Amino acid sequence: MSERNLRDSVEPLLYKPSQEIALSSLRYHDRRVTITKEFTFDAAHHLYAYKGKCANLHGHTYRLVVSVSDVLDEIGLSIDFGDVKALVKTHVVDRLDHTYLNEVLPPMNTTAENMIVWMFEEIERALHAFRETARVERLTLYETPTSSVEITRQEMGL
Ligand SMILES: Nc1nc2c(c(=O)[nH]1)N=C([C@H](O)[C@H](O)COP(=O)(O)OP(=O)(O)OP(=O)(O)O)CN2
Ligand SMILES: [Zn+2]
Repeated sequence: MSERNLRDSVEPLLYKPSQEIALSSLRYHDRRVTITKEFTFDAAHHLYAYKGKCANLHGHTYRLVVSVSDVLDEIGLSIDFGDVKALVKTHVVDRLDHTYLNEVLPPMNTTAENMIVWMFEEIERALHAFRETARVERLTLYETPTSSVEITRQEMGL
Protein backbone atom coordinates (compact mmCIF):
# COMPACT_ATOMS: atom_id res chain seq x y z
CA MET A 1 0.00 0.00 0.00
CA SER A 2 1.39 3.42 -0.91
CA GLU A 3 2.00 5.98 1.81
CA ARG A 4 -0.82 8.13 0.48
CA ASN A 5 -3.33 5.25 0.37
CA LEU A 6 -2.36 4.32 3.91
CA ARG A 7 -2.90 7.89 5.13
CA ASP A 8 -6.27 8.12 3.36
CA SER A 9 -7.54 4.93 5.00
CA VAL A 10 -6.27 5.73 8.51
CA GLU A 11 -7.05 9.44 8.77
CA PRO A 12 -10.83 9.11 9.14
CA LEU A 13 -10.26 6.85 12.18
CA LEU A 14 -8.04 9.32 14.00
CA TYR A 15 -9.19 11.27 17.04
CA LYS A 16 -10.63 14.67 16.12
CA PRO A 17 -10.23 17.53 18.61
CA SER A 18 -13.52 18.22 20.37
CA GLN A 19 -13.63 21.81 19.08
CA GLU A 20 -14.56 20.34 15.72
CA ILE A 21 -17.69 18.69 17.15
CA ALA A 22 -20.79 20.87 17.50
CA LEU A 23 -21.81 21.08 21.16
CA SER A 24 -25.39 20.13 20.27
CA SER A 25 -24.18 16.80 18.88
CA LEU A 26 -22.65 15.74 22.24
CA ARG A 27 -25.98 14.67 23.76
CA TYR A 28 -29.54 13.59 23.28
CA HIS A 29 -31.76 16.33 24.64
CA ASP A 30 -34.32 15.78 27.38
CA ARG A 31 -33.56 12.08 27.84
CA ARG A 32 -33.57 10.50 31.30
CA VAL A 33 -31.18 7.55 31.54
CA THR A 34 -30.62 5.11 34.41
CA ILE A 35 -27.08 4.16 35.36
CA THR A 36 -26.00 1.38 37.74
CA LYS A 37 -23.07 1.07 40.14
CA GLU A 38 -22.21 -1.84 42.43
CA PHE A 39 -20.64 -1.90 45.89
CA THR A 40 -19.61 -4.50 48.44
CA PHE A 41 -19.14 -4.25 52.17
CA ASP A 42 -18.59 -6.67 55.04
CA ALA A 43 -20.63 -6.52 58.23
CA ALA A 44 -21.82 -8.57 61.18
CA HIS A 45 -25.37 -8.82 62.49
CA HIS A 46 -27.99 -11.02 64.05
CA LEU A 47 -31.76 -11.11 63.72
CA TYR A 48 -34.16 -10.54 66.62
CA ALA A 49 -37.25 -12.70 67.12
CA TYR A 50 -36.01 -15.11 64.44
CA LYS A 51 -36.14 -18.87 64.87
CA GLY A 52 -33.03 -20.23 63.16
CA LYS A 53 -29.29 -19.85 62.75
CA CYS A 54 -29.52 -16.16 61.82
CA ALA A 55 -30.50 -15.34 65.38
CA ASN A 56 -26.81 -15.98 66.15
CA LEU A 57 -24.08 -13.41 65.50
CA HIS A 58 -22.74 -13.93 61.97
CA GLY A 59 -21.38 -11.96 59.03
CA HIS A 60 -21.96 -11.32 55.34
CA THR A 61 -20.22 -9.79 52.38
CA TYR A 62 -23.15 -7.67 51.23
CA ARG A 63 -23.43 -6.57 47.60
CA LEU A 64 -25.42 -3.43 46.89
CA VAL A 65 -26.52 -2.60 43.33
CA VAL A 66 -27.62 1.02 42.96
CA SER A 67 -29.52 2.32 39.90
CA VAL A 68 -30.07 6.08 39.65
CA SER A 69 -31.38 8.26 36.85
CA ASP A 70 -31.08 11.83 35.67
CA VAL A 71 -31.64 13.83 32.50
CA LEU A 72 -28.57 13.98 30.28
CA ASP A 73 -26.30 16.98 30.75
CA GLU A 74 -24.68 19.00 27.97
CA ILE A 75 -22.09 16.29 27.21
CA GLY A 76 -24.47 13.33 27.35
CA LEU A 77 -23.90 12.17 30.93
CA SER A 78 -26.75 11.16 33.24
CA ILE A 79 -24.86 11.16 36.54
CA ASP A 80 -21.11 10.57 36.61
CA PHE A 81 -20.35 7.03 37.86
CA GLY A 82 -17.71 8.65 40.10
CA ASP A 83 -20.25 10.95 41.74
CA VAL A 84 -22.55 8.00 42.46
CA LYS A 85 -19.62 6.08 43.90
CA ALA A 86 -18.63 8.94 46.22
CA LEU A 87 -22.19 9.59 47.33
CA VAL A 88 -23.15 5.97 48.07
CA LYS A 89 -19.84 5.30 49.82
CA THR A 90 -20.18 8.37 52.04
CA HIS A 91 -23.83 7.95 52.94
CA VAL A 92 -24.17 4.15 53.14
CA VAL A 93 -21.19 1.88 52.43
CA ASP A 94 -18.50 3.51 54.56
CA ARG A 95 -20.97 3.83 57.46
CA LEU A 96 -21.63 0.06 57.43
CA ASP A 97 -18.39 -1.56 56.24
CA HIS A 98 -16.71 -3.68 58.97
CA THR A 99 -19.33 -2.76 61.56
CA TYR A 100 -21.85 -4.53 63.75
CA LEU A 101 -25.07 -3.53 62.00
CA ASN A 102 -27.29 -3.94 65.06
CA GLU A 103 -25.36 -1.11 66.72
CA VAL A 104 -24.71 1.16 63.73
CA LEU A 105 -28.10 1.24 62.00
CA PRO A 106 -31.05 3.09 63.54
CA PRO A 107 -33.08 0.81 65.84
CA MET A 108 -34.47 -1.90 63.52
CA ASN A 109 -34.26 -5.62 62.97
CA THR A 110 -31.36 -5.94 60.54
CA THR A 111 -33.24 -7.93 57.91
CA ALA A 112 -32.16 -7.26 54.34
CA GLU A 113 -35.66 -5.83 53.75
CA ASN A 114 -35.35 -3.22 56.53
CA MET A 115 -31.81 -2.38 55.47
CA ILE A 116 -32.74 -1.72 51.85
CA VAL A 117 -35.55 0.67 52.82
CA TRP A 118 -33.12 2.61 55.03
CA MET A 119 -30.52 2.63 52.23
CA PHE A 120 -33.07 3.92 49.72
CA GLU A 121 -34.03 6.80 52.01
CA GLU A 122 -30.39 7.72 52.68
CA ILE A 123 -29.30 7.61 49.03
CA GLU A 124 -32.40 9.39 47.74
CA ARG A 125 -31.91 12.24 50.26
CA ALA A 126 -28.21 12.65 49.41
CA LEU A 127 -28.78 12.37 45.66
CA HIS A 128 -31.57 14.93 45.68
CA ALA A 129 -29.33 17.36 47.62
CA PHE A 130 -26.57 16.74 45.06
CA ARG A 131 -28.81 17.36 42.06
CA GLU A 132 -32.52 18.12 42.21
CA THR A 133 -33.39 16.19 39.04
CA ALA A 134 -31.59 12.98 40.08
CA ARG A 135 -33.57 9.99 41.40
CA VAL A 136 -32.92 6.60 42.90
CA GLU A 137 -34.73 4.10 40.63
CA ARG A 138 -33.88 0.71 42.11
CA LEU A 139 -31.72 -0.91 44.79
CA THR A 140 -30.81 -4.58 45.08
CA LEU A 141 -29.08 -5.87 48.19
CA TYR A 142 -27.45 -9.32 48.18
CA GLU A 143 -27.03 -10.75 51.65
CA THR A 144 -25.43 -13.90 50.25
CA PRO A 145 -24.60 -14.81 46.64
CA THR A 146 -28.00 -16.56 46.41
CA SER A 147 -30.23 -14.31 48.59
CA SER A 148 -31.22 -10.77 47.66
CA VAL A 149 -33.92 -8.16 48.19
CA GLU A 150 -34.90 -5.40 45.81
CA ILE A 151 -36.88 -2.18 46.03
CA THR A 152 -38.00 0.24 43.34
CA ARG A 153 -38.96 3.89 43.36
CA GLN A 154 -42.59 2.88 42.83
CA GLU A 155 -42.50 0.48 45.81
CA MET A 156 -41.15 3.36 47.92
CA GLY A 157 -44.28 5.32 46.92
CA LEU A 158 -42.28 7.95 45.00
N1 LIG B 1 -36.49 -12.62 53.92
C1 LIG B 1 -35.34 -12.74 54.65
N2 LIG B 1 -34.96 -13.93 55.07
C2 LIG B 1 -33.81 -14.05 55.77
C3 LIG B 1 -33.03 -12.91 56.05
C4 LIG B 1 -33.48 -11.65 55.62
O1 LIG B 1 -32.86 -10.61 55.84
N3 LIG B 1 -34.64 -11.61 54.91
N4 LIG B 1 -31.84 -13.06 56.69
C5 LIG B 1 -31.37 -14.24 57.04
C6 LIG B 1 -30.00 -14.37 57.63
O2 LIG B 1 -29.42 -13.11 57.84
C7 LIG B 1 -29.00 -15.30 56.86
O3 LIG B 1 -27.67 -14.98 57.12
C8 LIG B 1 -29.12 -15.29 55.36
O4 LIG B 1 -29.96 -16.35 55.02
P1 LIG B 1 -29.69 -17.50 53.95
O5 LIG B 1 -29.79 -16.98 52.56
O6 LIG B 1 -30.63 -18.59 54.34
O7 LIG B 1 -28.17 -17.88 54.21
P2 LIG B 1 -27.41 -19.22 53.81
O8 LIG B 1 -25.96 -18.97 54.03
O9 LIG B 1 -28.01 -20.39 54.52
O10 LIG B 1 -27.72 -19.32 52.25
P3 LIG B 1 -27.35 -20.43 51.20
O11 LIG B 1 -26.76 -19.67 50.05
O12 LIG B 1 -28.66 -21.07 50.81
O13 LIG B 1 -26.38 -21.39 51.81
C9 LIG B 1 -32.20 -15.45 56.94
N5 LIG B 1 -33.40 -15.27 56.20
ZN1 LIG C 1 -27.50 -12.62 58.09
